[in-house]
Amino acid sequence: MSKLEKVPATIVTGFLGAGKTTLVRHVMSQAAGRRIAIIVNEFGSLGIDGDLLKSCGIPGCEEDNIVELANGCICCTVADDFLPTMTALLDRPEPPEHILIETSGLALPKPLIKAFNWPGIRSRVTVDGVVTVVDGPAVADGRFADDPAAVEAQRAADDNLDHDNPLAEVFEDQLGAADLVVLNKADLLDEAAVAKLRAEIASHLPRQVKVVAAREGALDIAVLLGLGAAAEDDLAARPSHHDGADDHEHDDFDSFVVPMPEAASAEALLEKLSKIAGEFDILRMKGFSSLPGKPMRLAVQGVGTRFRHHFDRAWAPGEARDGQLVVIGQAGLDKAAIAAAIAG
Ligand SMILES: Nc1nc2c(ncn2[C@@H]2O[C@H](COP(=O)(O)OP(=O)(O)OP(=O)(O)O)[C@@H](O)[C@H]2O)c(=O)[nH]1
Repeated sequence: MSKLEKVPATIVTGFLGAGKTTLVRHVMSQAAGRRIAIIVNEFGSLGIDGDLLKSCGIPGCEEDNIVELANGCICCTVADDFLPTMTALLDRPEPPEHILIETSGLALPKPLIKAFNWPGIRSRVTVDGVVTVVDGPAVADGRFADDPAAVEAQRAADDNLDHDNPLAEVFEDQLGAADLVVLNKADLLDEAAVAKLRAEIASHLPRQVKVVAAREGALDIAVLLGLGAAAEDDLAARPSHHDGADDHEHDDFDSFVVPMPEAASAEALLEKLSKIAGEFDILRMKGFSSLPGKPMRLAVQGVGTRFRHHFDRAWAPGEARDGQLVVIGQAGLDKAAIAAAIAG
C-alpha cells in the first residue's frame, strides 16, 4: 500500500448477541497473513469479547492486534477513546492493512462514521463499509417490534415519537447505516422464515443494500471486506433517529456484573441461566465460570434464553477461579433479585 492510500476500516455493528464477534473471528480465520487490526467495543465492563478473540487461537488474533474499548459505547466516546486509538494504530511502524471495528451491541454507528471526518484521521483512513449483523431468530420473535397501540397512544402526546420500543430504535439506526446486512443464525430458521425476514429487513433499509444469510457469520472475506463505500462521505444516505440531536443516552439499557458460583455441570448451569433470562427478560448474559475439578475455564453466552458454552482456556496457576457474569437488559432490571437467583 502506498503512503497516500487510506487504510480501509470495516465497521461491524448489530444488536447485542447478533453474532458480531463470531463474524470477526471468521474474517480473521481467512486473513491469510494480511495485517488486520481489531478494535472491539463492549457495553458490559468485563471485556469478554476481547478475551474470547485473544484466546481463539486464530493467527492474527494475538493480543497486539486487538484494542479493547470497554469504556461505554463507542458512539459516545469517539473523541476520548476511538480517535486516539485509531491514531496510535495508524502510527505503528507497520500500520494495519485493514481495520475491523466491532461496536457494542447498543452503539449507534453514525457518530462513529462521522468521526472518520476528523482532521487527524480523515486523510489516513476510510470506512470501507458498515456491516450490520442481524439476529434472525430475535427479529422473527418480534424483539425489535413496536406495540402499535402503545405507539399511537404515546404519539398523541409527542409528535416526534416513532417507537415505543428502545430496541427498535437501535435496530433501525444500525440498519440505516448499513452497506451490507448479514442475516445471521440462519441455522435456526427455515427458508420461509428467511424470506419473510428479508422483506422485514428491507422495509427498514433506507436504500438498496444487499442482505446475505449466514450461519455463524461464515461469509467469504471477499464479500465482507473491500466494499469501497467511503461511508464518511455519504452520511446523508444513512438516517439516524438521533440526527439533529447533539447527544444521546443509553439510559434505556442497563448492565451489571454478578459473581457466578461454581456449578455442578455446564448443562445444569445453562439450564439455570436460561430460566433466569426468561423470568427477568434479560437480553444478554456472558461470562465465565469454573466447574469442580476441571482445569479449563467455562465460557457461557446467552442471547435471550438461548445459551451456549465452551471451555475457552486453562485457569492459570494461582488464578482465583472466580466466575463472573455480565447481565444486560432494558433499564429497570432487578439487580438484587437476579444476583440472588444466580447465586442460588
Ligand atoms: N445458532 C447460532 N448461534 C450463533 C450464530 N452466530 C453466533 N451465534 C452464537 O450467538 C452468541 C452471541 O454471539 P457473538 O458473536 O458473541 O455476538 P455479538 O454480537 O458479538 O455479541 P455482543 O458483543 O454481546 O453484542 C454466541 O453464543 C454465538 O456462539 C449462528 O449463526 N447460529
